[in-house]
Amino acid sequence: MEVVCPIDTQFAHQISFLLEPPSPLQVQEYFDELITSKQCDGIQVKPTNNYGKGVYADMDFEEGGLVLKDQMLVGMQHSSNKIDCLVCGCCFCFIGSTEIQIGRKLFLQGLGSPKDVCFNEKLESLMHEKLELPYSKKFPLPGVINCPGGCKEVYYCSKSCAQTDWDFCHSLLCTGEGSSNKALSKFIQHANETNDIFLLAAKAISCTILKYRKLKAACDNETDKEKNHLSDLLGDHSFGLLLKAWNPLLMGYKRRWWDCVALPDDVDVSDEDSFRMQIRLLAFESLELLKAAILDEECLPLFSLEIYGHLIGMFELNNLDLVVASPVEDYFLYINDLPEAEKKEIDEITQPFLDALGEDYSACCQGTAFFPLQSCMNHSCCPNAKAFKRDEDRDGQATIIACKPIKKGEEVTISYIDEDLELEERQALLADYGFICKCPRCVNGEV
Ligand SMILES: C[S@@+](CC[C@H](N)C(=O)[O-])C[C@H]1O[C@@H](n2cnc3c(N)ncnc32)[C@H](O)[C@@H]1O
Repeated sequence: MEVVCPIDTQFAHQISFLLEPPSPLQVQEYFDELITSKQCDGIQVKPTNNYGKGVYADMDFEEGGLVLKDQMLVGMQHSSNKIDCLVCGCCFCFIGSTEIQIGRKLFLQGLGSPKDVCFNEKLESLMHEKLELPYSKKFPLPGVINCPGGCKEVYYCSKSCAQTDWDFCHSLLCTGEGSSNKALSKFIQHANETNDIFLLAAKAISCTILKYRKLKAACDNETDKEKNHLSDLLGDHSFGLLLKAWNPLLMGYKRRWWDCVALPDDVDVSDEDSFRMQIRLLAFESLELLKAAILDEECLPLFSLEIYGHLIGMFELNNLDLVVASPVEDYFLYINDLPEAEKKEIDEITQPFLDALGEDYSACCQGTAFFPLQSCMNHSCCPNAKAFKRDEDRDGQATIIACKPIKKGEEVTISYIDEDLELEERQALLADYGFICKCPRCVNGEV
């Protein structure tokens, strides 16, 4: 079936601006400002000789040194992980208490299955913090703050995280009482049933719309003289503001999702065209649902299939897994390390919960996020840095650590794959990322 999105043709000119790779000057201005504002002093982003932009060391790093803590631009917890972990919808730290984490997970997992009534009652008591587990106070978590819009989909660790997320994107995506938005629920359901990356694309579009509205409101307060100056500069005043709001996303390396997504192992090469067409159709279906939910007439180019496809492709090619370790694991490890006599006594209370959780007791928060600086890091099969969470890294930020000494001026590289694999396997995996690796190890044909 042919997919036709009228916005693609109607706004072709504006869309080409939104998708044009940024000039070296734009790159430099954006990243210099970002690096200064986030105090990531040790690095620079600049053009490489071979493949677009890259990250360079602006100081010497020792092996094990922290190269970068990068705050995500947009991120999400996977829908399938929401039963396992209750985390802040803004910074992704665990919230509530050990009791809430354990009780909620077991309760939600057990929904619908007839279980021991007495055990179910205990779970409810845990969830509502009426039952306190021994030593749980040693693992304090921030309290649970409700979404200001009253939806029961997202919770936060603080009022400030709730407000930040509300202002950033959630005010458009909230399904709470105030929003009579059945269409939004349909969009979310479709994403949960097909591919939850659509939820991240919706966040990216929402944050651009909200930023555009803020810029516009600020402009409306400016004098006519200042406004005319801006309009002259940008030709179309409103589109100039939309471009400005889009700027952080403009910086990400992009290709269309259905062109760059790897062909799954179970799809024959002869069926590749039809597979890519199906992916395009799926994106179109999702976009139509999103349009029905949050369309903004002043930001129509954002609702084109071209933009939607490129955004998802950008996530596909750049995103890092969002992983936050579970405090429940720490709790049970602590109980396990208690002196034998005490452990025996405590185990009587905690062991039934541990048994019910099974091997999955330490499930961490899992999601995906786009990090503006980390996403500029190129791949090498002999990398000098790696994404690595230290004990203190308990939120959704990306942590990049030097895995060998890095000298000032050297490019900082990470491996997108398991670099211990042999040449052929590495090349096959990197082909899924849409490029042929030109790192020194591959160029020299080293296994
Ligand atoms: C996450 S982005 C890295 C930043 C990118 N160079 C840019 O300009 O934004 C990944 C893309 O960079 C390019 N790339 C990264 N590492 C490479 C390598 N070792 N060899 C060839 N191309 C590479 C590929 O086009 C890849 O899809």
